[in-house]
Amino acid sequence: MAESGGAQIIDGKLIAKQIHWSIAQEITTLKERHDKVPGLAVLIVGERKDSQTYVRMKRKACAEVGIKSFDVDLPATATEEEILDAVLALNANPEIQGILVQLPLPKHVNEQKILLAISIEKDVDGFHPLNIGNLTMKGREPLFSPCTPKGCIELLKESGIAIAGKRAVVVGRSNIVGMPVALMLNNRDATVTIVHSRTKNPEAIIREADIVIAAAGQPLMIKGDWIKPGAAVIDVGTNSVDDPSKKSGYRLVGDVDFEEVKKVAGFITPVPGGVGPMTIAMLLQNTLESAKRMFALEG
Ligand SMILES: Nc1nc2c(c(=O)[nH]1)N[C@@H](CN(C=O)c1ccc(C(=O)N[C@@H](CCC(=O)O)C(=O)O)cc1)CN2
Repeated sequence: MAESGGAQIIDGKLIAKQIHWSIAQEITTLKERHDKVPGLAVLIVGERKDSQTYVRMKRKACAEVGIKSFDVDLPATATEEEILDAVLALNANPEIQGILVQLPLPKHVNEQKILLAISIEKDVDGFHPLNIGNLTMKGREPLFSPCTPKGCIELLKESGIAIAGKRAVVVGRSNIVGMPVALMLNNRDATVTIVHSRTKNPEAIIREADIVIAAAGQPLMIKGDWIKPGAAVIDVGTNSVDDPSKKSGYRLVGDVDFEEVKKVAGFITPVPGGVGPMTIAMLLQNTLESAKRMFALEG
């Protein structure tokens, strides 16, 4: 963790790298002792550039740690039925212990219907309604927690930031980040408020937070004077904004105005290099957990 004129910068890239390393070690042992490796199916529909980048990163990470990845690439015109058939085939494949369907899916596809079709035991993205539902109930736990929310919790833990008893504000209420991370913080005894596009005067609510999780998808929305001094600020945003000075013509920024907020916060994650790499590390971790569980069941 580096100091930055105020806030300590949480190095998600480094923490993720350490997790990759320990997963690779475990997989080597699994292979030596049981002659088995985890298998992860990565299914993508269409040619969205950002989704293709993330899928490429996931497949590369699998190769690096020793997870066998099964690639399913369907055209943007694939019907709901064709995608469902592909998911059912992956459910039935004994070499596969994890399945992920890259989101978002094309508009003509009912995303919830596809997620519901994934076998709950292989739902390493944690988006199956039963896995999400188990986050909402006392005394129950999901088989898998969604990767980005799990990554946020892991970053807090790794940085020594206590959650119990803290005021946490989650900005955004998406199915894949905002809602599950709010539930996960609540399950760890934080007092949680969700701020969203219809919230009046969000700054005043965010200013009360000891922990801010920014997942609104609004570039540089959260300013320095919205933050309580010393707060931990976890930035989930990955927004590309035009930047003619870059060869690519764009750069990635978070939902947090990093330059302003780092002067006030106690901890802050950068974009890139914060939550993003943790999403992939948590996916590998969930896949390994799934494989260990399924291999044990096979005896
Ligand atoms: N099935 C899923 N779909 C989506 C998920 C998900 O968890 N499961 N999350 C997001 C996108 N996402 C993974 O799919 C993801 C986003 C960002 C990163 C990341 O490492 N970002 C880097 C920057 C990468 C770049 O240069 O473009 C960083 O922040 O440092 C990884 C995964 C939506 N869909």
